[in-house]
Amino acid sequence: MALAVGMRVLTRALHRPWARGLRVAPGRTGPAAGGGDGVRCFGSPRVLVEPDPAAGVAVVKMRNPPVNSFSLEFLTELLISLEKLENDKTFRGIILTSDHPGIFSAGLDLTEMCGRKPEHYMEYWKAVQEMWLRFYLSNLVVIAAINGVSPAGGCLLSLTCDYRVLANNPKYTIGLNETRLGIVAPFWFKDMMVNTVGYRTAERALQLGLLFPPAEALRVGVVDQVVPEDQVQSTARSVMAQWLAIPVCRPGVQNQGLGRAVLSPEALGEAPSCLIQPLAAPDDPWPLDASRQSAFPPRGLPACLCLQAPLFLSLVRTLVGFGVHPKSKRISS
Ligand SMILES: CC/C=C\C/C=C\C/C=C\C=C\CC(=O)SCCNC(=O)CCNC(=O)[C@H](O)C(C)(C)COP(=O)(O)OP(=O)(O)OC[C@H]1O[C@@H](n2cnc3c(N)ncnc32)[C@H](O)[C@@H]1OP(=O)(O)O
Repeated sequence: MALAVGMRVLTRALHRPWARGLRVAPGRTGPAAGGGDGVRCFGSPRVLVEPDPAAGVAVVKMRNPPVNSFSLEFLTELLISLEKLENDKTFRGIILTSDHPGIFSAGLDLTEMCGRKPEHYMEYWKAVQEMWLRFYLSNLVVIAAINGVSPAGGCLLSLTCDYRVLANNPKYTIGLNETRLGIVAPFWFKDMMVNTVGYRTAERALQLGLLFPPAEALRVGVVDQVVPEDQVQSTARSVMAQWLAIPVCRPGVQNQGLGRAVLSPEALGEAPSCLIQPLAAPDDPWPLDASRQSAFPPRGLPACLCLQAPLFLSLVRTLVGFGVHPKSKRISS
């Protein structure tokens, strides 16, 4: 299904550039997550924050209908909310969830990735990287309450969290399915998966673009807990309490070196400029070898990405995942 939808979105984006406008969700106020009096929700059109100051926790709800895809506007708002919470010493943890049960997030907004100018790709890609880095390196404890399907970038976002609770609904699959769309997951997506489920499981999952239903997701370890749908939020809160009982939980982990396991210069900002390098530049330190050339165009590569072959190929060269040539010694990060 993800494949069909991906193709449909990409094709439509090419033919309906005018349809890329902002989707503004209505604002909303309400009681605090903890039910306390006088504490109001805040946030932005696409991100609702329900603070529970007494517990030191805020529930951050993604609400970018219809599928919480990562549009540039949504990423910007999400990052602003995170920053606000990080700068407010009241909060030590956030629970990341969807305001629209059924869909945690459909991942990157496919309409942001085709039919645009190179500058837009750079801006967009930078925002995606920043989202990943900021969540991964946050000094807040982040628990994902995954209350819906979570492919690709949606899965990546949950992998940045300290703990993942998934609702037990067979429709709520999770995984890095990029290869099914004919695109290759960037190496840092891949590394997050390797760190979470181990090399062999990640290798197979990325090559086949597997989306795991809850029982499988738990078995391979891509999520930490599967609970009945109506207990996802309460479980996330219990887990959070456990984490917050430790005085230095998240900074402590980073001090032990675990929190920076997949960081590299590319991840820290070099990638956007690499994205628009011409293909096979004379000084290319890493020319396409025969095996990699033969991988293009991958079967099922969306037409709009084919049209942008130079960009796409240099992207693939830069953002290496398992999909191109899994056994190559060059694949490292
Ligand atoms: C700058 C960088 C340039 C190039 C980068 C190139 C390579 C980078 C490498 C890889 C990175 C990949 C990370 C990703 O995250 S790619 C995105 C992958 N996402 C998916 O595969 C999910 C696709 N969607 C679905 O499977 C389903 O929509 C669903 C299961 C999430 C929900 O199903 P529903 O039946 O409830 O809803 P639908 O009717 O399918 O969809 C409703 C609506 O939403 C549109 N839509 C769905 N997904 C996306 C999306 N990811 N981006 C934008 N829009 C999306 C869908 O078309 C429908 O629109 P309409 O209502 O018909 O208008």
